[in-house]
Amino acid sequence: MTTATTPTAGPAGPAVPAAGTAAVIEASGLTKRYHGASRGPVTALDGLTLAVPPGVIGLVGANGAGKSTLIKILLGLLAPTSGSASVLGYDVVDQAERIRTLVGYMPEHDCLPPDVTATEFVTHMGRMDGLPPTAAKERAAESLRHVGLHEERYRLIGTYSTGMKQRVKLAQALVGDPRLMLLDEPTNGLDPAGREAMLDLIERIGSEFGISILVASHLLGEIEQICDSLVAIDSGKLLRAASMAAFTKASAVLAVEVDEGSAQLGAALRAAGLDPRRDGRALLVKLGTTEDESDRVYDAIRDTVAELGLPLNRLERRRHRVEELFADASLDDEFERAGDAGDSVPAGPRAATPSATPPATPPATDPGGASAPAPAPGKESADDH
Ligand SMILES: Nc1ncnc2c1ncn2[C@@H]1O[C@H](COP(=O)(O)OP(=O)(O)OP(=O)(O)O)[C@@H](O)[C@H]1O
Repeated sequence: MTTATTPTAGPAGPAVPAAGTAAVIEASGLTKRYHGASRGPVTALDGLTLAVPPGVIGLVGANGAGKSTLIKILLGLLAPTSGSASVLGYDVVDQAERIRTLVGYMPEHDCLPPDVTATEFVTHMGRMDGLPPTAAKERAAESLRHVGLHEERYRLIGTYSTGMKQRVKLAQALVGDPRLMLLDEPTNGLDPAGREAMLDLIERIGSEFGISILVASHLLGEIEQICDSLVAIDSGKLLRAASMAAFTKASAVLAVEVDEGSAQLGAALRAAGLDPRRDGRALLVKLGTTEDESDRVYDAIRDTVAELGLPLNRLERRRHRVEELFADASLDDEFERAGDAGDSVPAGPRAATPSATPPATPPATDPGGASAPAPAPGKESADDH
């Protein structure tokens, strides 16, 4: 995977790539309003300001959040209502043709001719990208090999499975040797194995060819596995843009877990002046606001566990989770809501506290929408902010 540099961003503020890194995509106050006959005006993008660093970038948001609209504007296929945007330094309105020679696009919806072979189609798309005939043929063969369709390349596309069709769409986006690829819901219609394979392929293209790739998806749990950074939008507004490391950075809450004696530990920590909360098998303890205070919290926990002779299983800082982005609570709020450690109430799912502000529309965490995505492991780096 290419190493992303961090866009610096506040919770809803503009994202700015780290010093010395050119953004591959920039937008300033980008707004798009559709004037549909039946629904009246729809604001699909609402003042989007961001700068996207190179690497594999997830564009995540629920259905209707504005992802496809943004991609079409970036390709110059749609004109913004107001604001501006550039791709690889080229303006999306004035230099759209130049952009399209540098960018590979995989559309969301099926758009493949059924009665030609994959080789014919991808070669044709190479010609459309300006390649001479022989080069287009060679590049088509290479692209189809990269996406795993080498053996099947002379079959009519109409006889392909959904997974194979998605791969043809990816191959035609790759054929022109792009500097950036825009992939709109590339795992649409695929079964779990097909989705995994497609994500592996995208990750490999990013790392082996050093191509930046923007992957739009409503499945947060899916694309966070392969992305260096994420741009999250909701109802056309930027929720946050940041590196994965920044999304999953350590919180100011410690999780303490002992194999037995958890209630005893909770009482002792309280007696030591801390305010432990229960969260499943763990006790959550807030760190201090200064390093000294935090050191004292660590020391108090260590000493208490030692004095009680309890088997310590885990003592670590909780990490933020990417899906918190779409929730109405931060990890700190979660701490406030966690059960008192002295409660006799068994730990388990907690009742949600009503919130003054409604949460953003969350994208599904997985295709079934059931499981929460795990934090991206080992992603913290100097670009955290
Ligand atoms: N041509 C159009 N005319 C009117 N409204 C549109 C048009 N295209 C999109 N919209 C509306 O704009 C909003 C954003 O749509 P968009 O397709 O960009 O979202 P999306 O995040 O890509 O969602 P999905 O993943 O479902 O495609 C939606 O409310 C959609 O209904």
